[in-house]
Amino acid sequence: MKVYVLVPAAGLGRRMGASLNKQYLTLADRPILAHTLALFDGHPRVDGIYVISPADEVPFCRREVVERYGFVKVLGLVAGGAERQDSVRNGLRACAAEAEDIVLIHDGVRPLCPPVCIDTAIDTASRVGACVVGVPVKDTIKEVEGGMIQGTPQRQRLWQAQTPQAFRYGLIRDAHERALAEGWLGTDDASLVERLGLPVAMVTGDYRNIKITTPEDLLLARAFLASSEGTAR
Ligand SMILES: Nc1ccn([C@@H]2O[C@H](COP(=O)(O)OP(=O)(O)OP(=O)(O)O)[C@@H](O)[C@H]2O)c(=O)n1
Ligand SMILES: C[C@](O)(CO)[C@H](O)COP(=O)(O)O
Repeated sequence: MKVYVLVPAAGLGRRMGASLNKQYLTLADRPILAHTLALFDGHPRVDGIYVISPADEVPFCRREVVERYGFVKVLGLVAGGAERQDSVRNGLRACAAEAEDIVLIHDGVRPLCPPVCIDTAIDTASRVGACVVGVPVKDTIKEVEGGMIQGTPQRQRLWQAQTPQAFRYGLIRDAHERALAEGWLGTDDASLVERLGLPVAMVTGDYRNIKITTPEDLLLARAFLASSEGTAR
């Protein structure tokens, strides 16, 4: 069984509001995306990585990130699509995996994932077929419509989904193709498997494994990295 990683990094980072796509913003001494790729390039159980980049940024990403930082496990750069789901599907179509191999999908802008979460995701997906790394929510969550609270879901049942999300390749490839055929758009990959009624495990991740989405996330990531708790490299 081989392990492949798809790294979607084809978003435009609108919520970050920077002039440069956020995956190329500097965190400590290198682009965010270089930190993320290092997590997998240096992981002994990973066989190959595909980086998914905006079509017109593929040469820049290859030169400024993959070649510049010497990543040796990157098997290909793939052009992304309009939505994250389109980008991941393009990556799945390009991936050389066999049906029983494990594919991890990890956001290019989550540079602080501890290696133990990668191991847990691989082991759990090998057993169950599909798994999500996540953390229990800390705040009380409200459902709101038109400025008015509609309900308060039981917090004990609520988890924040992070990445990596790990799957048997055949399972996630088929789930993505079915979602496309049926016009279904999800905000993560696991939801495409859940909608088919198939089991997906949740495994405990790490509160430092943040997705860099808005400017304050960059401040947090810098603080985590600067502290001895930073786990990026
Ligand atoms: N069409 C897209 C959209 C997103 N992503 C990637 O999916 C990850 C999570 O997406 P998000 O944080 O929402 O990034 P953006 O879409 O870039 O942000 P925004 O929604 O603020 O524009 C990021 O690594 C992003 O590059 C992608 O590969 N293709
Ligand atoms: C996949 C994900 O990172 C899990 O939290 C998230 O759903 C991506 O969402 P976004 O809409 O691309 O920010």
